[in-house]
Amino acid sequence: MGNVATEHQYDTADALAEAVAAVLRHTCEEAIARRGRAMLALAGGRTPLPLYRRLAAAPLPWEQVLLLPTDERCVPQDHPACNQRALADAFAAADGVRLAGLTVADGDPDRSALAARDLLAGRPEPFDAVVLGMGGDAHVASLFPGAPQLPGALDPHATRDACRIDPQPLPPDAPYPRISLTAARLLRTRALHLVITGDKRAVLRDALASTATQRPPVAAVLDAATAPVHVHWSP
Ligand SMILES: O=C1O[C@H](COP(=O)(O)O)[C@@H](O)[C@H](O)[C@H]1O
Repeated sequence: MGNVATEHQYDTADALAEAVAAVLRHTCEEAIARRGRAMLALAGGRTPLPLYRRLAAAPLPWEQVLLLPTDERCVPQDHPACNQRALADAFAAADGVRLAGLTVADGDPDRSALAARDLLAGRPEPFDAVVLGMGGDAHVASLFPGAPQLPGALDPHATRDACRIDPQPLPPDAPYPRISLTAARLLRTRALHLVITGDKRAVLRDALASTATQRPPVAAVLDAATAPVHVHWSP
């Protein structure tokens, strides 16, 4: 890692959710006190949803908080697999929160990639925090190992903030092209939190120990981080 990650271990997934929600609440409070707004990039998938629901219950001035998904499945925005839709559900209690999406309404991949770049071009400041999940194949955001666009998307000097990713093969549980923030954009943050449970700790350890020329995506991203990195794990 570019800097040393702090590892946090919790006895239960509930304890993890409570602790990470408290950290993100504090992050938002500090950012709002400092410059009147906060911006978080949040992983999709299932693992972080309980922590999002807890964070949404915090008494924050939510209209000053902007949330973006770290990545999106190229599906219509009302589709059950849509990360933006899951975020909207999880943050339903956060009255007034601003939620930006990475895709166009029908999920078309190429038009979504352009729309995501436009969106991010208008928000060049660092994120106050990025929350990453991780797949069993060591992907983070939608930076999938083996995707043809992966080398460009992992380049820490890339000028693109978001790109289309075509996982190969498509993951059976969400078999769609993706829009992902690039590693360069994910790393423009004041803090990076990787939230994992169960067997994924072993996946992370294997990825970090990999000697392959092409580092597994989670390792490539953590390697290049200059902001504080926190790894949160529970059984
Ligand atoms: O497809 C995705 O998968 C990962 C992991 O999801 P989980 O359900 O195993 O927690 C997620 O971090 C990523 O944002 C998402 O789009």
